[in-house]
Amino acid sequence: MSKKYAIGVDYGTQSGRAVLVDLADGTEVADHVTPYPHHVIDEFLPGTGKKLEYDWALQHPSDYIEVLKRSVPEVIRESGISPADVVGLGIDFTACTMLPVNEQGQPLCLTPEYQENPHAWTKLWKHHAAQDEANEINRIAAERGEKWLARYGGKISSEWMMAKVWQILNEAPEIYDAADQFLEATDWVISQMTGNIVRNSCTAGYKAIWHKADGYPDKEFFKALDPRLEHLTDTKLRGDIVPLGTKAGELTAEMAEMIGLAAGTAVAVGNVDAHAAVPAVGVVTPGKLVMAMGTSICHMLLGETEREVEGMCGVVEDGIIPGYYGYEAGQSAVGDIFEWYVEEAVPAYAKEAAAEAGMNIHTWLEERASAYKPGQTGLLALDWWNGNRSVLVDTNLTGLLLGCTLLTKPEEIYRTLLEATAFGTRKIVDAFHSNGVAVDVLYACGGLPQKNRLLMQIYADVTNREIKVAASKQTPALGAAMFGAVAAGAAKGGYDSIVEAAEKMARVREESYLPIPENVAVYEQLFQEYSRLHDYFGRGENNVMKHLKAIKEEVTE
Ligand SMILES: Nc1ncnc2c1ncn2[C@@H]1O[C@H](COP(=O)(O)OP(=O)(O)O)[C@@H](O)[C@H]1O
Ligand SMILES: O=C(CO)[C@@H](O)[C@@H](O)COP(=O)(O)O
Repeated sequence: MSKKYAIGVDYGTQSGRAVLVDLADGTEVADHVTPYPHHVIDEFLPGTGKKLEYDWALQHPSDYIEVLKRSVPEVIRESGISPADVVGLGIDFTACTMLPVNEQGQPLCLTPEYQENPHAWTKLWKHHAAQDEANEINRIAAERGEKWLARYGGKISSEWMMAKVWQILNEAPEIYDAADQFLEATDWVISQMTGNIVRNSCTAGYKAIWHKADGYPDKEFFKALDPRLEHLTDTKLRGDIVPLGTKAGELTAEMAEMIGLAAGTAVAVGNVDAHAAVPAVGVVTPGKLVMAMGTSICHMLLGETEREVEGMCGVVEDGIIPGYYGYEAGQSAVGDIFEWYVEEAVPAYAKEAAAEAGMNIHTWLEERASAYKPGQTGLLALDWWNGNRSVLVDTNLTGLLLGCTLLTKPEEIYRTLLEATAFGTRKIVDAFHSNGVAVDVLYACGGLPQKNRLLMQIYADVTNREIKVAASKQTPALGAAMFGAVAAGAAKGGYDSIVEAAEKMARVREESYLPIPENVAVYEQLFQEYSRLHDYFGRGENNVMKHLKAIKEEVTE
């Protein structure tokens, strides 16, 4: 039998990437990235020039198809293999990235009637303009004693499905009415590949308050939110919800022709980027926290039992690996904070020096920041440039930098921002560990571990734990390909379970980051200071961040 392959497509915030993987051992034979032609839409609506409101973040659904059209043929060409030897396809996506579609499954934003309405577009995971709705969901759920609230750390995020759907209903009831269904973008792309709308249990569980045994919250809850939402889950969120690795269908002839693969190729149900990464680093048992480190961080962990953990994004049975409770937590901005700093605040002299040295500005700052010992900058920051996802679950919190003097250097600020994000992760590790969901070792994947060694050492020191790093540069895409192989099944050259696929295909690098005891001791002190600031500004004692935001909104109107 000839060698068999699977393709995984990872849909990130700014681009999509396809990876062609050898099913025998997980070797990544070829990969190709397609930046989204319309980028993240957060200022003006395409084709209209209409200004978007504050905290909006949209995407163009045609960009997702563009990724398939450009990147899949490219990995086939680069590898030189026969398309017939690709037995399975899987995708992973940012989430909750959602869109309204009509009866034909067409995004409303692509119809002439609705294209000028911002609410018809795909709302990206980091669309934060549904915070009012999220606050109401949380208030009403707490008042009613909804038992599912504990599964989401006590709070539902404005990033998730119900808050986004309700925002559409509140601000554009005509779009709500016109929507036949609201879909996660991951499920929509799969529907374009197979002709079938199939909802996956991962996004339903983590992002849409669905439970394997209990289903969605009951109608009374939705009615209490807004009588118009009473039948939401039977109507616009209708449909079977199936486990990860399930075959959603087969590639249609039309899509196969468009992307250069064989019609009939098995396609797995949609998945989430961070969740797909877990088996791809070989994690199929508890105690190992996987961090998908990029623009944001998602923290993924398996447990034997269902526990309540403050501020976690969710716990879903079989949500990551069958047979375990999958826990998720996260930080809404990490790489994005470093990007903000280098783009908006680094002085020109630093950029010129980096350019003269032929270095990327991040690398230049990292090199200089590495010369400092922990604590030597005298600075401390709160990493809330894009709100706080865990453990406070509050998108209205903002960033803070403390301790600047006239001598503060850009590399010191850069180091402080790296440290602040590590303290944010430490909060999450502590929340799990102290609530009975063990965290013994960390696994890192995503763009950041490849880019910044100082960052990784700081994370090891701040959490006082070993960090293993994924061997793959495209871990979620590798995971998506593994789920594609499971959708194909062993009889077709794939695998019958994700655990088997992980045994054969997953890898981490030999070298890991180990905590350095003297750094651990200093960071322990700094973390205590961080925790004091965290609670002071984040738990209501001083709401200055929210007051500033409110004043800003008032004067901007
Ligand atoms: N050397 C670096 N050190 C730290 N952060 C970096 C470096 N280079 C780029 N970044 C940040 O990495 C992020 C992109 O991460 P990546 O994993 O590639 O993307 P995504 O999250 O979209 O999958 C950007 O926010 C960027 O600012
Ligand atoms: O929220 C999730 C997963 O639950 C992510 O999709 C979201 O943070 C975006 O991740 P990236 O920063 O694009 O890696």
